[in-house]
Amino acid sequence: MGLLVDGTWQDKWYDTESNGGKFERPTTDFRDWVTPDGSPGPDGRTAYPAEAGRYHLYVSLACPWAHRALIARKLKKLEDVISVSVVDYHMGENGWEFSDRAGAVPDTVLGKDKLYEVYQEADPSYTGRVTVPVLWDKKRGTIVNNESADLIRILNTGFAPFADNSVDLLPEHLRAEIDAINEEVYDNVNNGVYKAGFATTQDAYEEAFDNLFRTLDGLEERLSGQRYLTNSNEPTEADWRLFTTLVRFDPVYHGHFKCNARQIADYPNLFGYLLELYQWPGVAETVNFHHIKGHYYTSHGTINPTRIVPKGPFQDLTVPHNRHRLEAREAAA
Ligand SMILES: N[C@@H](CCC(=O)N[C@@H](CS)C(=O)NCC(=O)O)C(=O)O
Repeated sequence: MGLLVDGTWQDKWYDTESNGGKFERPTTDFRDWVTPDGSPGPDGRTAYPAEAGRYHLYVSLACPWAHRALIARKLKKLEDVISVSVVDYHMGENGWEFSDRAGAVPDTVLGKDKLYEVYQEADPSYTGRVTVPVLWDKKRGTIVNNESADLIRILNTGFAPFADNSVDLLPEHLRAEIDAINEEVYDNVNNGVYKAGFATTQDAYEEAFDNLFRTLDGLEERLSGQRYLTNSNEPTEADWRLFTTLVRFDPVYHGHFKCNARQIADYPNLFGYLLELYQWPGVAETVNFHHIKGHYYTSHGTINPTRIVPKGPFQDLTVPHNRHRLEAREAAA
């Protein structure tokens, strides 16, 4: 794993030393938008028009951030509109690479072997990490956006002429609530597990661990009284953003990232909620445990030098979730 510096690949792990052993996720660089007619995006961001076949998504099935974008594409029924490449699950000295391993899909757009070559194509002097997900514009030959939080929103409304608009992942009247939940869940859960796992001092690890389980305990409490995270009849982006971490938790974060106060399976409400979201039409097809476990356990040599992938846990996410008993608050009102 590494990064591009002035367009040249360098094999480097994250720097935690300059920051008291704490892992800090770098910010992303490509932040343009797609709108139905190319009119500017939120906050006046430059946008390009939605077109079928014009845009391509580069993802990893292992990555919780890329998974968000894949779920949004699935729920908005944009699979025939936006094509996809899936990188190999192993992230080694060349970063993400394409392969013909089961579940991987080669780079059908540019024919590259490595994801960093896609970034070089977008900007030959790019400096920064080479991350998934990436939304590529085939027409202009560059990256539109590589920030998953943006991509969920781009997919929710940007492709409206082609999308299933009966699904709204960000209902306007819930936006403030969703933004507040996202912030807490991002800091303490989505990124929290990485802060625990990539910490290089005991204090940094314990701080992340405590914030993570305090937040999970709070979410368990919230989900004991309502079906989803917000006052909605259906899951919103806040739920899908939590889901991609929850589904990786017991197989990976509990052991590999030392997030082991409890498993999600120990939380009756969070686990039922995880089951329901996993069983949501189309979603299980976006979950690949072989890529998920294979990635984390073989790619982080500093954490798991033997690269042995644990066999367990043996979870069945298809059992009844029993969440029907909780009326969505909106429906009950
Ligand atoms: N802010 C980005 C973060 C994406 C991200 O960090 N992806 C990871 C995979 S889980 C990655 O590609 N890491 C490669 C690296 O940091 O070198 C987003 O949410 O889209």
